[in-house]
Amino acid sequence: MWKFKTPGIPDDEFERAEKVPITKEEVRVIQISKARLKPGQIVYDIGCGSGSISIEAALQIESSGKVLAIDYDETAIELTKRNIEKFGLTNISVIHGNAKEKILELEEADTIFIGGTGGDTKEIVELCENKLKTNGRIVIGIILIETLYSVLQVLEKLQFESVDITQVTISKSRKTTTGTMMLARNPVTIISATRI
Ligand SMILES: C[S@@+](CC[C@H](N)C(=O)[O-])C[C@H]1O[C@@H](n2cnc3c(N)ncnc32)[C@H](O)[C@@H]1O
Repeated sequence: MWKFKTPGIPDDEFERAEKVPITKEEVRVIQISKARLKPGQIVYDIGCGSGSISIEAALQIESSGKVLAIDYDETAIELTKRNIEKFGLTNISVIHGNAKEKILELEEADTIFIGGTGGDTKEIVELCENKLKTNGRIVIGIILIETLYSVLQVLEKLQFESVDITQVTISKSRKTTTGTMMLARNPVTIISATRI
């Protein structure tokens, strides 16, 4: 059982798999902060990957809330399940399948995280607009510039306000034989907005 409620679980606390990318600790902290989670909320984690966002969100919404973690990749689903068990959480349901179809079956959400769309960005963001409660929050983590462009285009046409775009490039230290150098990771853009 993880003993802290504050976000920012170190990456190496999670079970990992080579072909399943994880949202790194510092980026995850920003995403959780942008979501403004409260106890009792219903949260989707679309493209849950390793489940790291689901786990951080589950800790914030406490046992009265529920995370619905969706991924179409079987390895990601197994990994998310292993992490849920490792962190001893009971408020996450794991859903295997394409978010395009699975979202339709879900109850309304207070908050939606999108970590992957597999190229169906427009369709998935539109479905999320339909499922988000008024004043609900959407938080999208973006690596590809094509995805960034699609999200901006689609958000403009939908019922969202207070669109915030934040781009971060995290550098982490590495010891060398002569000192400590900083190594930059790829930039990540985080788009968040509120459903009108
Ligand atoms: C960058 S990873 C997400 C990382 C995750 N936030 C974490 O911390 O581990 C993106 C994930 O989205 C999933 N994905 C992409 N498109 C999807 C879709 N249409 N439906 C369900 N899962 C999808 C991929 O299989 C992948 O596991």
